[in-house]
Amino acid sequence: MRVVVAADNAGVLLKNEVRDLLKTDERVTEVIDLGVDSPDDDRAYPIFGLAAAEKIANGEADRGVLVCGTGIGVAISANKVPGVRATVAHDSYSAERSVKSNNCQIITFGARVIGPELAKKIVTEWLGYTFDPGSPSAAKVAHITEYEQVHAAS
Ligand SMILES: O=C(CO)[C@H](O)COP(=O)(O)O
Repeated sequence: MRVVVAADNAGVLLKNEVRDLLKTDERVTEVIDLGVDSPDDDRAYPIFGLAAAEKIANGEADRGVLVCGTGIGVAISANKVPGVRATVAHDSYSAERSVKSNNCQIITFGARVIGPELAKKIVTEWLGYTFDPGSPSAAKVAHITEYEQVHAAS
């Protein structure tokens, strides 16, 4: 599994902790770090939410972990990229359902909301979940995809 990570300056320290964890996980074949690299880099969160989502959409990554202050801004940004589903999930159950119910490729965290140990525990669990395309949830997710396709910008 190839995992893209990114954060703004509010999320960089948590992003780096998650990135280092991912590098030790045998299920992860590649970690793509889009930055920021330092809290001094004040580029805004949409740059990173969109860039990471593009990696998923174009097939360069399978999953993403994004961090900002709340996790909300990077999630909103990532969800603007067609085909990408991203959500904040600060608890185990939401993280599980984000994959099993919603087929989300991206999980986001707020570094001002969640501590590193809980975030890393959730990421470790989240890597183990897969979406079942034969499940009753599949038609619900397909409804979203159909909307995107009908309303795609030409
Ligand atoms: O949390 C953020 C966006 O959701 C970001 O890290 C900070 O954004 P701001 O509150 O607009 O500065």
